[in-house]
Amino acid sequence: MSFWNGGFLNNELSKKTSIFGLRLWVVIGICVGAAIVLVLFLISLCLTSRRRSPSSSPRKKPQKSLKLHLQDSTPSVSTDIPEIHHHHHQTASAAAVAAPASVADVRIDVGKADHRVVLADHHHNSHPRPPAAPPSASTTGTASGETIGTPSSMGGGGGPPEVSHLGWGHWYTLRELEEATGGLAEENVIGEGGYGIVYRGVLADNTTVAVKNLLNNRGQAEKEFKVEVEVIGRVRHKNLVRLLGYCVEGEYRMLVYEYVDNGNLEQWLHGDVGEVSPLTWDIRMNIILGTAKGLAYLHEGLEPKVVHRDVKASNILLDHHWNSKVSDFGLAKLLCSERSYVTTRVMGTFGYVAPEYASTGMLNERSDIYSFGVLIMEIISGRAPVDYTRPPGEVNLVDWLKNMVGDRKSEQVVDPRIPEKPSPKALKRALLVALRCVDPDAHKRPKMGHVIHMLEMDDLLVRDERKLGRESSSAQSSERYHHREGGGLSKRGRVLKGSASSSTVPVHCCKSRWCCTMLKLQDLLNPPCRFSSTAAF
Ligand SMILES: Nc1ncnc2c1ncn2[C@@H]1O[C@H](COP(=O)(O)OP(=O)(O)OP(=O)(O)O)[C@@H](O)[C@H]1O
Repeated sequence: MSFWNGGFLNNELSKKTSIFGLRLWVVIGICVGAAIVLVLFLISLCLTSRRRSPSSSPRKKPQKSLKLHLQDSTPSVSTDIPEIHHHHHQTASAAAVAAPASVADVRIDVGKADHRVVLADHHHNSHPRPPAAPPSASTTGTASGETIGTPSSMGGGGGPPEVSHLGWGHWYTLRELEEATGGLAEENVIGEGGYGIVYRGVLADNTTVAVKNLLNNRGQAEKEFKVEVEVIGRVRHKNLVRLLGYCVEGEYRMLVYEYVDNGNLEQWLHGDVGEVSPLTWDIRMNIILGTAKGLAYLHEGLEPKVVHRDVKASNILLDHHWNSKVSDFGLAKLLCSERSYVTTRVMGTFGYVAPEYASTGMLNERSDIYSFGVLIMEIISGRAPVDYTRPPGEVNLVDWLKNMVGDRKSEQVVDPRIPEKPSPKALKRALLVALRCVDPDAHKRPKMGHVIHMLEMDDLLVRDERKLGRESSSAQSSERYHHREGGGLSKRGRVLKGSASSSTVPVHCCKSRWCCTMLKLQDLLNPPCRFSSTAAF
């Protein structure tokens, strides 16, 4: 034990070493000191490089921090619908992306009074960029598990456009969109919805776009952004407004759409367009048909299917040929084929929301079909779904229209501003489709595909009728449409697939006023037939 006593240790430590003749304790002291200094140096190096990383490596670090922030403050899209995570796990982080170093240079004011963006740094390179590459229709970017990265041009201004890592569309820089919209100038505002302000903009390649600047709140707007980017980015259809890309910079969330140049349907139906509406009956039917095709694609052409949740007149945009394009998918929900509904917070627009969805929160595509039925009624009548300026019995469009049809006053529901009244048959066909879409029993509502068949058949019947008018004096053709038992129209006894009457209200169901109305309508539509036609069906 004496080996370890103090005297021995002192002796050993006091011995001189070969290093400059320094004593052992001095050498040990120097070594320990150097080690401490080295450790401290390494720690400080580590901290410094972390602090620098947002500017030196903009693609990685801010992405992480913002992602955490967003997840903390915003319920994930997938809280309501697990399918989103299941199918688009990576894209769910679409909005959880990097805040570039340039964010510090941007003063943000997205209040309604002044929604201009002021860029503090005006020395950026603002060379026009080359035309944007067409977005890919593929969604492999998401499927392959790529997350969105910050484009290299971000914060630097100018530079070529970045193709989104989602596999479609572009990631626009704030500067690009600021330049396109004149700094989000008031005079470029084309509309304002619940979640943001929409601006007309012209990109450097001369493409006219609509830029929606989502309001700076962390709730529904953030959610809306994610949904649009994840869900609608993959959608391509001539009757759906195309999302071209998006911008995520700092607090900004912007969506960039194709520009639809003739306003929205609400403006044309309820705006100040004079005594005679430019929307003729045929134009209105074309708008209904186009809208039906867009919705049919969402419901029946995609997996998981998309429930729009906010079908209404202001979300139907029109081009100069009166083609309709459904817009505003911010409330959309995904629904896998194996699920018949999702339960979600009730959202939508008063007057258009299906009763069963309003009362239970259970959502599926049949809710859209109800809203679509209300929309048809609005288009036919020129009346808003709920209008408190009208007498009590006429405030609610659906109720009023049902009563009018039930009382055999169908002709009186037509918008008085339509220049040329529709034929009784065309009117009744449109009314039947509308009434079936708003059937209180959601299961009895037709699917959108069926609606299209009904409407297109209407189109043919109208043409047929006109032709008949022209040939009124000519002899009847040998081909006849027969009235079928059960209501179906047929030609040479063949059941016409998808005809309005191929799925009829059972004769003995007539317990309610509603059911009687439907039966009366079907009777009206299918009288013992006096039509003759040589037109191919
Ligand atoms: N791609 C577009 N092209 C042309 N105009 C558009 C486009 N997108 C939106 N708008 C215009 O901007 C308006 C506001 O659109 P937005 O989708 O924000 O709101 P909304 O549908 O009217 O209301 P909310 O979002 O509250 O339901 C639209 O009604 C339309 O007139």
